[in-house]
Amino acid sequence: MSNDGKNLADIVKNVHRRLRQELHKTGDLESVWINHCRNVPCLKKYASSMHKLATEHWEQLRVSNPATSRINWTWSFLQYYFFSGGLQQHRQKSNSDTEWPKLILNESKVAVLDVGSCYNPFGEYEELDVLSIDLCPALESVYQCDFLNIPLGKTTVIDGQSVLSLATNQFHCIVFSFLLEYFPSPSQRWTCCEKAHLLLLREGILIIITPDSKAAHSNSKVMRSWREALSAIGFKRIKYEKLQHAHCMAFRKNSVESVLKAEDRELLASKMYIPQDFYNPSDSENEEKDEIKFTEAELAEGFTNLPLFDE
Ligand SMILES: C[S@@+](CC[C@H](N)C(=O)[O-])C[C@H]1O[C@@H](n2cnc3c(N)ncnc32)[C@H](O)[C@@H]1O
Repeated sequence: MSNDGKNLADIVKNVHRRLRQELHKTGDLESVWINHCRNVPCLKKYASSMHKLATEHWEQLRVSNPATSRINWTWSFLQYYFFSGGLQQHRQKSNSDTEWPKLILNESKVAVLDVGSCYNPFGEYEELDVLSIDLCPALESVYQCDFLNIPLGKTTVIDGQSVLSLATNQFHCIVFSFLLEYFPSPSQRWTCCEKAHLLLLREGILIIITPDSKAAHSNSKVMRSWREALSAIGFKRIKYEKLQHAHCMAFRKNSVESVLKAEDRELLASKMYIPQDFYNPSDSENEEKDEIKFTEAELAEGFTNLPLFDE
C-alpha cells in the first residue's frame, strides 16, 4: 500500500487501539464509550480517513482482483440466497415448516441494514433497499445512529439525518462489515449480534466480515468461538470464506428469540473476543504481534475446520 494508504490505515487502527487502551486503563466501558461518542473531531477524522482508504486504495484492489472484495463477496452471497434459490435450500435443510412472508421482497428488493456503513458501499446495488447507519457518517446517504444504544421498537423512526429507533423483524439482511473489531469489548460485539437477531425477519441473514490478512487457520479458534456464541442466539452459520484480507461469514436466523440466563449470556458474550482483547494496548509493539498462541494440534484442526462452505 502507498504511504497515504498506510497513514489512513494507521488513523483507523489508532482509534481502535485508543479505545482498548482507555478500557484497559479505566475498566469503565460505559464512560469510555460515552466519551468516545462525544469526541466529534476524532469521529470525523476517522470517517474521512476510512472513506478515503476504502474508496481510493482498497477500491483499486477490488478492480484488479475482485475476489479480494468484501463488498463483492456480500453481494454475491445475497444474490445466491435471495434470488437463486439459496433461501429455499436452507429452509429445506433446516426442516422448518416456516412460511416466508408473502411480501418477502418489497418490490423485489432485499431490505438491508448496513451497520457501521461509513460511506454506503452497498448503495450501488439496485436490488438492495439499504438503510445505512453509522456513528459518524462520511456521506449524506448514511444516517447517524449509535447501534449499541439505539432503541428497538415497532417502527423505524428517522429524524433528519438521524435514526432514532429501529423496527424489529424488519430486515432481510444485516451487514456488519469491519464493524465488530471497532469495539473494545466482547460484550459490545455480543450486544450488536443480539440486536441483529431481533431486527431480522426469520430466515434473514447476518453478514459478518472481519479483517485478517493472515492465513485462515491462524484465527480459526476465534471464528469458531464467534460461531458458538451466535448459535446460542439462534443464528446458524451457513457460509464461511477466508478472503485475502478478511473472514466473511453469513449467519441465518433459524429460530425466534431464545431466552438466555444472565450467567449464560455473560459466558456467551465473552466468546465474542478478538486477539487484541488480551494484550495491554499501551505496548503498541504488541499490536503487530497480536495473535493467540496455537498448539500444532490446534493449527492442524484449524485447517480441517474451515471449509469454504459449512454445510
Ligand atoms: C472500519 S469502519 C467500516 C466501514 C465499512 N462498513 C466498510 O466495510 O468499509 C467501522 C465503522 O463502524 C462505525 N461504528 C462504530 N461503532 C458504531 C456504532 N455503535 N453504531 C454505528 N456505527 C458504528 C464507525 O464509525 C466506522 O465508520
